[in-house]
Amino acid sequence: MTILVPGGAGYIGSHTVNYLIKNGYDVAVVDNLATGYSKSVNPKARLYEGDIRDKEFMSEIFDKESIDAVIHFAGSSIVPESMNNPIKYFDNNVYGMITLLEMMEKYHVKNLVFSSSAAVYGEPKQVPIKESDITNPTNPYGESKLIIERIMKWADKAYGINSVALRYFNVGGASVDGSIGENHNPETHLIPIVLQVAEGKRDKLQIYGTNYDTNDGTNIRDYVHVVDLADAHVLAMQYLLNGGKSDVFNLGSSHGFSNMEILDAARKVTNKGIPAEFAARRPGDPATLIADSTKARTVLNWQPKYENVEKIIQSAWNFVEKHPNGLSK
Ligand SMILES: O=c1ccn([C@@H]2O[C@H](COP(=O)(O)OP(=O)(O)O[C@H]3O[C@H](CO)[C@H](O)[C@H](O)[C@H]3O)[C@@H](O)[C@H]2O)c(=O)[nH]1
Repeated sequence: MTILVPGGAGYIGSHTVNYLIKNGYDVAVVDNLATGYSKSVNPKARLYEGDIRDKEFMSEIFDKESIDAVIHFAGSSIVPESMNNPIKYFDNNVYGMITLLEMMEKYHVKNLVFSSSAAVYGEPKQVPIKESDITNPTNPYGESKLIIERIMKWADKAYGINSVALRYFNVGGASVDGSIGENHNPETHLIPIVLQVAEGKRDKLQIYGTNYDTNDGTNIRDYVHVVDLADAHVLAMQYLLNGGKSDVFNLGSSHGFSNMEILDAARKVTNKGIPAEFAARRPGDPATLIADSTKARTVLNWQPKYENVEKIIQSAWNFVEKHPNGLSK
């Protein structure tokens, strides 16, 4: 079976491509390499370099490949950037999905797994958050993901494209062998930034917001290991290929860690001081996000292996120590 993976050169996409290949699937990757790395793409996959919004380019791929399912990661995913440049998010994320669905409809490809986000919920009324809870994004990134989910619903009704949206919470960690991992430029995510301070690449961590309504005043997030996420994508795709109906699933550990707790855990894992200072809140950040992932565990039979946040940080630290100059393009 051939699986098309837009965004397969990115952080989560490249881990999923490895997982697909390990499970015997044939993989074609599409990536414009804006944030991805060609060297992160498993050599057994075919890489098409280009943008999913380019219809001519996408038609060529759909003509050439006989695609059974699509696992779609391509898009922009930085909350603060989306606050400053919302149009970029609606163009890249929403228009990107529209083009992809047009291709899928034209070439009769009926199965789609999509990278959604906990950001669709906004500020939750209670935690842990269930898939049926209210969605009310507090930033354009989350809004773009929610719009896409709604488009997918109508694409199912009109064209019979079955889809699963996976709403991930905070992703961390790296491949077990440390060959691929999280490497954004500029980096904005908490765990890699904390580790850059540990490496001496940054002077200190700034902790955004200390007066949230949480145990220590800092934001609480639910961390999931990237290898467990890769596994969930393959399970979701198999669910669709086996006749499963369109649905939405949360992916998280159901445990929350405050930003201070992440800092403490990173100090323990790296055995470094990691200087930190308190800073103003970052616009668009909900106070607490914790997943109820019961549905993914029961319907998809998802069984995460790395639920311990120290293991996630340790895995990210192994990657960082193996790649002191980051990944090369
Ligand atoms: O230098 C930093 C960087 C981050 N943070 C804080 O660390 C927490 C986590 O921030 P990240 O940027 O690492 O992650 P987000 O929670 O913003 O975003 C993640 O979760 C979202 C769901 O809300 C989306 O899924 C998104 O793709 C994913 O990266 C936030 O409280 C943030 O304010 C800091 O204090 N200092």
